[in-house]
This record gives sequence, C-alpha cells and structure tokens, in this order.
Amino acid sequence: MIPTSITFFEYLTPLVASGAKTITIRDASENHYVPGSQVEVFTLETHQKVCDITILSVEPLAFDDINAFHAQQESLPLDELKQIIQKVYPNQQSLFMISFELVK
Ligand SMILES: CC(=O)Nc1ccn([C@H]2C[C@H](O)[C@@H](CO)O2)c(=O)n1
Repeated sequence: MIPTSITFFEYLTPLVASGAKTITIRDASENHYVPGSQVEVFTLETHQKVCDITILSVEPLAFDDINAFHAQQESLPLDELKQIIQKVYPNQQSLFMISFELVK
C-alpha cells in the first residue's frame, strides 16, 4: 500500500506549509514513501491537516553523514537538526532522507 499521509511535529509544520522545509530524515519504518505520490501532512500531536506534499525521492542517509546542506533543506540549524534526530531515533545510524515539494 502506498502511504498517503505523513506526520510532523506541530512546531515544524509552518516550515513544511511555507515550502521552506524540503526534506525530512526518518528511520526505516518510514522509508516506504513512493516518489511521485501525493501525501497529506498532519501534525503528530493533534492530527490536524496542514498541507499536501509530493514525494520526490527516498534515499538512505547515515546519521554521521548529515551535514549543513541537509540542515539548510530542513530549514534548521545543523546542531538542532542532529539533536532532534538523536532524540527521535536514539543510536540509529541507518536513516532515510525523504525529499518532497509543497503542493500549491
Ligand atoms: C512520527 C513523526 O512524526 N516523527 C517525526 C520525525 C522527524 N520529524 C522532523 C524533525 C526534523 O525536522 C526532521 C528530521 O527527522 O523531521 C518530525 O517532524 N516528526
């Protein structure tokens, strides 16, 4: 089944809805998004619909390879991005970068 929704922490959703955030880094439980598919974005905490995005690609990304360019695409400072990922996915080296664009 092609997934049709994705959740983001509520405080990050303005970055998605504005088009400023164009990637998200997730673990293997969310590596099944399909390039070209349209996906509804919801807040994780309250499940409010935020916007729609189109998935562009899903690629493996090691935690140690996360760099300033990833942070720029996340619209977050690099140290904050790495702290968030370590908190959400503790001790996970094997991650996935999901690239997307906002549906206007
Ligand atoms: C279940 C769920 O919604 N999990 C996540 C995981 C990550 N994020 C954000 C935090 C960072 O900006 C990037 C990188 O993981 O994605 C999130 O909003 N929700």
